[in-house]
Amino acid sequence: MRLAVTGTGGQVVRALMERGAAFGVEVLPVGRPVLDLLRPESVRDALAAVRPDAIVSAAAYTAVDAAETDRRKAQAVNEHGAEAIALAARDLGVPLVHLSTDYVFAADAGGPHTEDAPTDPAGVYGATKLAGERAVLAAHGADSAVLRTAWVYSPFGGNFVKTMLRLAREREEVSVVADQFGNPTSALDIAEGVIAVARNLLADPDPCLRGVFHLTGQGDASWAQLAEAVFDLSHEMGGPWAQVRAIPTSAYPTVARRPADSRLDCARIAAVHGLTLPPWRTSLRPIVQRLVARHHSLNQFAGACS
Ligand SMILES: NC(=O)C1=CN([C@@H]2O[C@H](COP(=O)(O)OP(=O)(O)OC[C@H]3O[C@@H](n4cnc5c(N)ncnc54)[C@H](OP(=O)(O)O)[C@@H]3O)[C@@H](O)[C@H]2O)C=CC1
Ligand SMILES: Cc1cn([C@H]2C[C@H](O)[C@@H](COP(=O)(O)OP(=O)(O)O[C@H]3O[C@@H](C)C(=O)[C@@H](O)[C@H]3O)O2)c(=O)[nH]c1=O
Ligand SMILES: [Mg+2]
Repeated sequence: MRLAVTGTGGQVVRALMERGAAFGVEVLPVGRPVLDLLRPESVRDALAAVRPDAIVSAAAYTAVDAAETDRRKAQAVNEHGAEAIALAARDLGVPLVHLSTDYVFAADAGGPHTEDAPTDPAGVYGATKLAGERAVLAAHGADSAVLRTAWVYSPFGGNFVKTMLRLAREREEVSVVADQFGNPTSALDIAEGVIAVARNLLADPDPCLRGVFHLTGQGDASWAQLAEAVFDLSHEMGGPWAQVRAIPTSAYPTVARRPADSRLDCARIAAVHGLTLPPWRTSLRPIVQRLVARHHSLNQFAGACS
C-alpha cells in the first residue's frame, strides 16, 4: 500500500515513516513547500504526484495557545486545508484518514465522550479542527474516516512528554495542572491504527467503516499524573527527575481554555475496525527510554568535543 501523508516533521507523520516498513506500507510524506495547506491550490497536484492508494491527513495547525490570536491561519490550515485534501482524495478516488482532536469537546462537559456526544470547542484550535472534520465529511464522506485522538506524545517534534523531561533537567519541582483529564496517546500507536484503518477502507466499501471514530491509548490521566509517570520512568532509567506539584488550572493561566475532561470513549473503533491501542503507560515506557538515551548520547558527544 502506498500511503501519502501530509506534513514531514510532525509527530504522526514521523511515526508513520518509522512504523510503515514493518507493516509493508510505503509511507510517502508530502509537505511544505510542495504541499502547503495555506495554499490549497498546491494540494491536489502534490498528492497526485506520489500516486497514493490512500491518503492520511496528519498536518495541522496544532499550537493551541497561538491559535487564539492567529485564528485566520488556524482556520486556513485546519478547515480549508483539510477540505482541500478531502477534495483531492475524492478526485483521485482514494480513501482518506483524517486526524482530529479531543479538543472539539467543551471545557466543562464530562467524559468519556462518544462520537455522537455534542461538541462545543472551548478554543480556536478545537473550533477549526471541528470545522475541518465537517469539511472533510462534506467533501469526501463516502470514503473518509475521521480519527479523533488526544494528548499525543512521541520521540518526535514537540509534545508534553518532551517538555516535562526538559523541565526536569532544569528544575527540582514542576507545577502541573491536576484537574484536566484526557487519554495520553503514543504517535507510534496512532501510526499503527491509521495503517489498519486505511487497509480496512481499501479492502471493504462498507459505510460503517467510514465516519468519525475515537482512537486513543487505553486509560486516562491528568496532566499532573502524566508528568509524574514520565519522571518516574526517567528516574528508573537514569534520566532526570522532578517533583510534580499538582495545581489547579486557575494557577496555570493560558491563552486558550482547555477541556477539563476530554476523555474519549473508543468502543466504536474497537467494534467496527477491530482496533484497540495499548494502555498509555505501556507505550510511554519505550518512548521515555528513547528520549533519555538520546540525551545521554548527546551529552557524551558534547563531553568528547569539549
Ligand atoms: N499533538 C497532539 O497532541 C494532538 C494532535 N492531534 C491531531 O493529530 C494530527 C497530527 O498531529 P501531530 O503529528 O502532533 O502534529 P505536529 O504539531 O507534530 O506537526 C504538525 C504538522 O503539520 C504540518 N503543517 C503545519 N502547517 C502546515 C501547512 N501550512 N502546510 C503543510 N503542512 C503543515 C507540519 O509541517 P512540517 O512537517 O513542515 O513541520 C507538521 O508536519 C493533527 O491533525 C492534530 O490536530 C489530535 C490530538 C492531539
Ligand atoms: C508546560 C506545562 C503545561 N501545563 C499545563 C497547560 C495545559 O493545561 C496542559 C497541557 O499543556 P500543553 O500546552 O503541553 O498541551 P496542549 O497543547 O494543550 O496539548 C493539546 O495539543 C493539541 C494539539 C491537542 O489536540 C490536544 O489533544 C492536546 O494534546 O498542561 C502545566 O500545568 N505545567 C507546565 O509546566
Ligand atoms: Mg502545546
